[in-house]
Amino acid sequence: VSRQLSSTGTVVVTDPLNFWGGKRVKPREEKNAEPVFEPATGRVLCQMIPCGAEEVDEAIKSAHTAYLKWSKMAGMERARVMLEAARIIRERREKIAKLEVINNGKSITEALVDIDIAWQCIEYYAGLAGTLSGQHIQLPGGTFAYTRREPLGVCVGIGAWNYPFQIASWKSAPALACGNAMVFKPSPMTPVTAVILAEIYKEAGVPDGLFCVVQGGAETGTLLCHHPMVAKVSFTGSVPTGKKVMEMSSKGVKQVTLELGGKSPLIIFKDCELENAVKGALMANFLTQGQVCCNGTRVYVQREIMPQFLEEVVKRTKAIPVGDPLLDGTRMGALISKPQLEKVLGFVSQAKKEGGRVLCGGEPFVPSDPKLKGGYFMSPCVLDNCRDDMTCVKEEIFGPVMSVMPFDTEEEVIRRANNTTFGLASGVFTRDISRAHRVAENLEAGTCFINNYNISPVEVPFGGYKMSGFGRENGQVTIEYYSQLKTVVVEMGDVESLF
Ligand SMILES: NC(=O)c1ccc[n+]([C@@H]2O[C@H](COP(=O)([O-])OP(=O)(O)OC[C@H]3O[C@@H](n4cnc5c(N)ncnc54)[C@H](O)[C@@H]3O)[C@@H](O)[C@H]2O)c1
Ligand SMILES: C[N+](C)(C)CCCC=O
Repeated sequence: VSRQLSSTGTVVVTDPLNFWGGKRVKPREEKNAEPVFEPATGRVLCQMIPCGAEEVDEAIKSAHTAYLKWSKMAGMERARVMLEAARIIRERREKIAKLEVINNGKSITEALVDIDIAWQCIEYYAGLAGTLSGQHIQLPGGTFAYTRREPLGVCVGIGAWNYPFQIASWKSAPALACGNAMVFKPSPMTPVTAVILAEIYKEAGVPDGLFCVVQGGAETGTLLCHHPMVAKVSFTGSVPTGKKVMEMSSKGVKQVTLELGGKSPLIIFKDCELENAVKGALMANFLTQGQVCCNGTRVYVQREIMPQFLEEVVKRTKAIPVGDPLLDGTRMGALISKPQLEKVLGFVSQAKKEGGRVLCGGEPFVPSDPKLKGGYFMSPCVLDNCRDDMTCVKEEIFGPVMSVMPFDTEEEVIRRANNTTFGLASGVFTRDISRAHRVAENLEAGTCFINNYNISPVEVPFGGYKMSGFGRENGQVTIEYYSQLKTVVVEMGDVESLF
């Protein structure tokens, strides 16, 4: 995308979006093509043409060939290639971020952060690649054993549409660092940027086929999960699809990582630093138009500070600049699709019927720029008067809607916060250090943010409890989810046979 072409409403993507064998691959047949829309304009950006069984097989075989070479390289050799890939991404961050915005609808300010997190992730795992090692275990009589940390083989990554490039990086970086190959399937709604990552890995020097991209939806995903040459599936998406992925993978006893949805609680105590708590609540609800798995959408505020909290949170929410996501001043772009916009607006109507009060937003938003008239925009919404039994408080909305509820005591709010089948994230704002750690210990979630929300350095593990999934992404621990341990036992004496 050249600079002059990369403004909202101008880009059309026609290059093939599949990648294996070290190059972009044209779809075998164009039937079942689906239009992909630019969320900010509603215009068709490209066609997503799903891969069938033969194409999936070709991609997986290409990945396997690359795996045979890559897995034999030393960790330090792999690290060098990965560092080069990270460098190229850093160099092209603006171009990649722009394409991400055009395909996804989020603001350029956020997309640049996403791309930075992506290269940081690759850099981080490059750093770990040279540290992978086993253990030496001394046994009686000079006999000993050692363990080897080995790759799994060809791993599959299946991504959601909210962080397309970042998800591809969060999955491929630890996979490649451990010596695996990966075949990645982006969401059919955001097919455009994963192939750029594939090109960059190739340019950095990975063997042809090491990181492949196949386009498609549920059918292509199913083919990937069932393929006998696949050793592991790492999935990011909704709970219902995650269950299917786990079921399909179980047939081949494949390892699985599931990064699923959430309905996370954010607890604000009266002794908090209120301005930070308000800023935290906005960060917990409005990034990427609220389409974030770990968002803290159930905001529990201690009754005594509710009026001040609401006044400030509403004031700041009304001031969020919504509009052209490629403009530097914009802080909220367009939702991913028309059906998603309608679904989110439906949650707001339902909340009103169930007794919720809309303090601001919750309506379709039409920017003044004529080219954005067909975009999927809405005004960010704060709902007051919410109860735990309301639909907006129980279900994942995946849109810019914050539900606020009062609470009185710590014991009560922890019980209410944990009363959900999800467990992805949580947050607490308080100046009481003991309370902060006590609450963090008692919340049933994979992450607890104390006095902040939604920061995600790549050094820190990320993943869910309960139905929000299992396995982790980021952090050192993820090495364990992309490798296996072999034990080698070495006899130094004679065999003492029982027979
Ligand atoms: N925990 C996380 O890290 C995280 C991150 C982003 C999104 N999410 C969750 O993802 C959801 C939104 O994303 P979505 O709408 O893309 O989710 P989704 O479950 O509809 O789709 C996710 C991916 O799965 C693929 N897929 C669909 N059916 C499949 C099947 N039968 N077999 C294999 N693959 C299949 C899709 O094509 C897509 O690539 C939300 O629930 C959100 O919370 C979680
Ligand atoms: C980078 N965030 C904001 C932590 C989001 C992670 C991916 C979840 O949807």
